[in-house]
Amino acid sequence: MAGKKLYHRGQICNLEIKDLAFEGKGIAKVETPEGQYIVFVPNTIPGQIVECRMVKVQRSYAEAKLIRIIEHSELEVEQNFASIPGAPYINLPIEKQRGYKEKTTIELFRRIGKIEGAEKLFDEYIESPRLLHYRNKMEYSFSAVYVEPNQDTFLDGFGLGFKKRGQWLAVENLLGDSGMFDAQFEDFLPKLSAWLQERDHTAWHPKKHTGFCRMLAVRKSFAQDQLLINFVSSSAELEQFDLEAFKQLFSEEFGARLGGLIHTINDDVGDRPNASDGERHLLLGKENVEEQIHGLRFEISVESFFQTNPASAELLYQKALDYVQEDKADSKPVILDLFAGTGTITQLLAKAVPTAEVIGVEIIPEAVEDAKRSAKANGLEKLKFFAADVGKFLLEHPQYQNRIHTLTLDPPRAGIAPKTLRKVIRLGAERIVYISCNPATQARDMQTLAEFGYSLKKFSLVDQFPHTAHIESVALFEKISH
Ligand SMILES: C[S@@+](CC[C@H](N)C(=O)[O-])C[C@H]1O[C@@H](n2cnc3c(N)ncnc32)[C@H](O)[C@@H]1O
Repeated sequence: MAGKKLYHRGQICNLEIKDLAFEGKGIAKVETPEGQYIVFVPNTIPGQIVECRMVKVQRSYAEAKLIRIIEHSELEVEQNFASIPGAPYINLPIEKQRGYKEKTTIELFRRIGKIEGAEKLFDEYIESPRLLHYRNKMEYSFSAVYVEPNQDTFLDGFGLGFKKRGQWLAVENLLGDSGMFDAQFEDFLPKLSAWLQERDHTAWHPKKHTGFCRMLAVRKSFAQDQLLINFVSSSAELEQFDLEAFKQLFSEEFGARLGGLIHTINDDVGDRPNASDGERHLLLGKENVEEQIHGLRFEISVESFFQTNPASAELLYQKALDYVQEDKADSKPVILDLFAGTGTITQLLAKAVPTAEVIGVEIIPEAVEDAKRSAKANGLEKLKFFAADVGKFLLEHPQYQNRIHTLTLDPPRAGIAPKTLRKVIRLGAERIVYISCNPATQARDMQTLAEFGYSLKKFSLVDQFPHTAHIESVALFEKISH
């Protein structure tokens, strides 16, 4: 579009969503004398009419933030769950979600990854075994500024729920099960909120930095059907905080389901306190719960990294292992698992290919400690873990060059730093199994891999996060030039 811009930054407008691009970016098409002008509005569904605010305005397209849905789409089927920003597609039938995720990811691999015939390399789409209540972790905020569900008026008082979409100040009160986490826990939130208010406790005010109740971080173990709860407060009202009654409230509500109750006192004035920082008191039970994946046991704390949807993670890992094992994975002595987290894939590899030397590399020392502990508990003591940056590790360990048949990569959403990817390529592995929770960065890395002789053989998509725009991809690359 030439000439004057159609919108300006900050402008609020109503638009109809016509299509969906990768990562759930709804597309509105505005007819102009110069042709169609595109506005991307994340977290929307084709057929919806939405109110949104322009955040980036270019000559040929704009990006806007959803404020509210004015009219629902015919594609939506209303659910009885409390609506939360973290589940924008819960009303869209799962086959439709699948259709969009599949189509937009394949298109992304073609466009950004420069993979011709990407649809022919598509192996399979793996559904999440649980479509509802699949998450094993949730963090709720308290705030002295809140809105009631589906309302826009900011109120002063006591709010408990999730930050309202696009907001850092106000939370939207969560009055029950969102369909994403533990139903009993979310149904209990209004009771907890009332209990705290009856005792004159205040919620944290993000601007004034006053108040007592700050956040609730909760971890669920599906294997044990237990909850581990960390209540984070400031030190402001400790004198009137009735610990015994607080413990009783949780014990009575959850009984044997209460794996542990922690109280963390954190006076850090930052907007989002880290639930693991501060003075920590274990009030009931234990600091960890146990989760199981393919029969291996993992001890996890509220904060440690662990796949959010364990049932689906089992299928994701199985697919990665299938790709690793389908071609003489033990023909060379070493298997590397880079970006190993708490060592789940590393341990599964060690179990599946017992003849290989299996090494996991992860930058967070605490995660490596967790990995070592669970490997020991699982009887996989031959495994080696290094707490290091992948790039530095590869520089300091040239001895692995050309001794690797297959390596697995599972980087964070930002993908692999270009320099690090080159070091990985220099290792000369014959096959790379690249797992990604962000196919956009994986597509970018596909170009580099191709440039250095790795060709994409096939990929699968795993729906780890139903009702969100996210999709996980597992891709197998083989070295074609030696
Ligand atoms: C997606 S998680 C991998 C999780 C693991 N494979 C699992 O399934 O449990 C990515 C991991 O990469 C780690 N990481 C990020 N940058 C890194 C780097 N430069 N070197 C090593 N590890 C890094 C993060 O700490 C995180 O644990």
